[in-house]
Amino acid sequence: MIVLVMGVSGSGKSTVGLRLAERLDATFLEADEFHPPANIAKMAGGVALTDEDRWPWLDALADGIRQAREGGRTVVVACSALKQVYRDRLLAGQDGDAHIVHLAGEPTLIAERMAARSDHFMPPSLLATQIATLESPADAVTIDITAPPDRLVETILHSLAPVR
Ligand SMILES: Nc1ncnc2c1ncn2[C@@H]1O[C@H](COP(=O)(O)OP(=O)(O)OP(=O)(O)O)[C@@H](O)[C@H]1O
Ligand SMILES: O=C(O)[C@H](O)[C@@H](O)[C@H](O)[C@H](O)CO
Repeated sequence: MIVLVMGVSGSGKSTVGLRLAERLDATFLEADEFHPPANIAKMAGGVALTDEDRWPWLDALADGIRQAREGGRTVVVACSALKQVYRDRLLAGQDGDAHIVHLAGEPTLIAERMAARSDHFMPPSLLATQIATLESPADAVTIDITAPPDRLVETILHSLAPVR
């Protein structure tokens, strides 16, 4: 199984994705760790990434997904994956047991959470372009991020369970 935990910056992908991976005994892939240094520097400087910046990053992450899957692992990926073409690129060849979980919430709540974060390169000023770029997925479980992380993980686990 592969679970793509997506959403704008500050929506909780890293926090929720890591806990979900622990519960599923899955390999956890954090998309931020796949960025080339130039992308991190650009975002830290308050400039949004372009598609050209994102393709090599997404391709490196897709390779990481394939490697983990070839090893037979369940994989949880935390990645903004804002556009449908990005999600298609990440999940290419992963037909079958693939799930998309969209962490969604009010911009004011997300902005507050980003502002309270002191150890992260992504400035809150980039939230607006993240929201503008987001194409909400039609094929996802959408989770309201108001509740605490552990509650969100429970909701996600229920959504992944087979109904029979
Ligand atoms: N459900 C939640 N309730 C309260 N606080 C949360 C919740 N989820 C995440 N947070 C907090 O909000 C902040 C943003 O979460 P996190 O860093 O996981 O988001 P992210 O989507 O991975 O962000 P980015 O894409 O910028 O890396 C963190 O400080 C985190 O501790
Ligand atoms: O696609 C993008 O605009 C970026 O890559 C961001 O989404 C970051 O990776 C991350 O989410 C911020 O920490």
